Amino acid sequence: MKIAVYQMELVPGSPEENREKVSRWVETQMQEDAPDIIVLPEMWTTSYVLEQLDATADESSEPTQSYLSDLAKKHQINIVGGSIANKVNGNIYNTSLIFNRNGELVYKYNKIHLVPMLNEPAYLTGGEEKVETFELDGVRMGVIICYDLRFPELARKLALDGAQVLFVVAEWPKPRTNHWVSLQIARAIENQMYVVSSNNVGTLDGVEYTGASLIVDPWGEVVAKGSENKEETIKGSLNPERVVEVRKNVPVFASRVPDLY
Ligand SMILES: NC(=O)CCC(=O)C(=O)O
Repeated sequence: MKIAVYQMELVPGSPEENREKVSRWVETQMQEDAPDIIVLPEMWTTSYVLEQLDATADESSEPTQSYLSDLAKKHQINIVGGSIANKVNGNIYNTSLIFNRNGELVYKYNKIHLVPMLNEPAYLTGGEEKVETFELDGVRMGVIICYDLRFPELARKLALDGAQVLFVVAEWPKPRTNHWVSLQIARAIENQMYVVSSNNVGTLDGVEYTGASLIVDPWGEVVAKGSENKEETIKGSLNPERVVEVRKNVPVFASRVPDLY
């Protein structure tokens, strides 16, 4: 299962330009070594231009939902569609959309933990639904959004529900790069799952975003890592049998005693 992660430099506040960038990037990927799954970063249509979100957010996920669905169908690829600002009944959510190769929306997730350091709670509404897994090409997976990474309960719940791969879509600032990298490796080791992340690069309102998008295997080894300052594509492949092997060799899930904690 081949993965291509877009470590994207966003055009702040310009969904149309960002959708065009993604279309061009996907065309390039398909001409090279066509991936099975592509991954986009958090809030990739708008970035964190929060005071403009009322005007730039999608309405009930449109038009980005249709755009990504058409893109998946056209290229017959699975899409982990990062996340978008998404207005529903007057509230703006930070919403991730996942599509299979037929362009079907297989999962939609509203970011639960809003990040105080980027002032998200002043502009966005936190998700109220439980995280769930989804399936792409017969493999069970989960997605969380950026600050969610700091709450290990989410990844653990998804692993217990059968996820073998965890996607983390993000706009993670540079001053906390060591947290970004270490927490992903920790989630991979403790849950014995692949962790695949897409983080943006560039600077907005004095905040520099760190890139360093990762593919970490279930043993905690970094299989691929993006640079910390430029737009690029991170590639790797996932082998679900590796998850089974690691879980067999170190049987953490069988050793749990959840009644005691
Ligand atoms: N976009 C985010 O959720 C950023 C999270 C962050 O900066 C942190 O957890 O640190």
